[in-house]
Amino acid sequence: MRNYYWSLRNLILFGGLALIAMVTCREIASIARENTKNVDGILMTGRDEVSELKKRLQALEKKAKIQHPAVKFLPEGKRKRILVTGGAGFVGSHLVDKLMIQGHEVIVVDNFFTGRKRNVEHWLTHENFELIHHDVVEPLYIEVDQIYHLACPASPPHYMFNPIKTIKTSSIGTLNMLGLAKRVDGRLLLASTSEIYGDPEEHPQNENYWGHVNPIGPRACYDEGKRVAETMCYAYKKQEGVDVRVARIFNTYGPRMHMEDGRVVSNFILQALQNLDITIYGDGKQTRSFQYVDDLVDGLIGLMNSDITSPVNVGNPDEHTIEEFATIIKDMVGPTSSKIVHHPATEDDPQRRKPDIEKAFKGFGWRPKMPLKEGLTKTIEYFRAELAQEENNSPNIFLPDGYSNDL
Ligand SMILES: O=C(O)[C@H]1O[C@H](OP(=O)(O)OP(=O)(O)OC[C@H]2O[C@@H](n3ccc(=O)[nH]c3=O)[C@H](O)[C@@H]2O)[C@H](O)[C@@H](O)[C@@H]1O
Repeated sequence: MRNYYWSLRNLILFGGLALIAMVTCREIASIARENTKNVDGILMTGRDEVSELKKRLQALEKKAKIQHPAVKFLPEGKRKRILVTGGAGFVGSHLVDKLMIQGHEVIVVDNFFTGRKRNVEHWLTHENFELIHHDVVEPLYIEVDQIYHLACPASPPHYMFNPIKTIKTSSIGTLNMLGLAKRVDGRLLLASTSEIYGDPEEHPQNENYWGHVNPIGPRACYDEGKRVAETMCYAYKKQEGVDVRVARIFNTYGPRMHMEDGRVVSNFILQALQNLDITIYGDGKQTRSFQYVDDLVDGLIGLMNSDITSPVNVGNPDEHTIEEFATIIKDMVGPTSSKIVHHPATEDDPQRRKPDIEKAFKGFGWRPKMPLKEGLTKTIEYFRAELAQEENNSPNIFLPDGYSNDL
């Protein structure tokens, strides 16, 4: 009897256990099924998020690619590390475009007095490009092969705004860059100017002409500053063996000129576009010869890579009076109610200017190519877009020729 009760008790016990095991298993299976569903759900959501992120990344990559115009690949032996001081300015940024497209590594140094970041923004994230916010009046320690030393305000209202700073930039700035060229055993090209000829008594101006400069006039901070900068180049060449090039740049115009540049081309175009008076200083009989910025850039690169160590004029000999120039621009801008008016002449304004460019042609085969009207058309379009940008707040990024503006 006792055994019978034991067996019955065990049977009930095992049965209970089996029941508990069965219920537990079903519970576990159902939890597992639920979890699998959840995991699948999480995976599905995760996959959606990943694919969404991938799409956004691709869009960003695409955008980043558009922002860099295509550059040539140069092998180590041919690729140079090139410093452009004033590289965010009007001329500097066009030079940077060309050097980058050629495949070099370019370092821009600018204090942004007249330069603007947007002039080089299409290169900002490129691996061959670097932008340094720095004033050349302070020393700079970097490793480079070539230095294009352009840093200095060049428009008369800008360089007269703070004459002491202009003198420091031309003198101490050039001294610092020559010191750098000496330390790294590199080549330096100085952006000098036709202003070193002053109000010239010889016409056209040949590189052998010594000039006619008022050393205490309002322009002296710039023209004497650049004259001493040239002197420094040849002192460093003679005493320290520094490899120098000196470009005497004549009047230059083109896209990316500052809206407040104050030089004649940008003034006349902006005045005509806005139906404002076109302001001739003096009688308008003074002459200038204007080159398009792309021609200048070709000349600078040609000179840098030539063997000519003495100064070379880089300009377009196509000479016009300022009066003629006002009419040309007024007609080209199209319907405008602007009137040509005369203001008092500026002090020490050079009366005639035209470069003799035989030396550049014989030395490295350079001649300007851009006809005045074509260059002016491009410049007028640029300023028209700048004015429109102010109105509708859309970007007006001037990219090198052949590249899209739809960033
Ligand atoms: O490119 C050059 O060789 C040099 O000459 C220019 O100086 P400047 O020729 O006086 O340049 P602008 O200010 O453009 O003046 C050109 C002529 O137009 C006149 N002008 C200028 C502006 C204006 O609104 N109206 C006007 O009649 C000036 O009086 C001057 O006779 C710049 O100062 C320098 O950057 C440059 O190195």
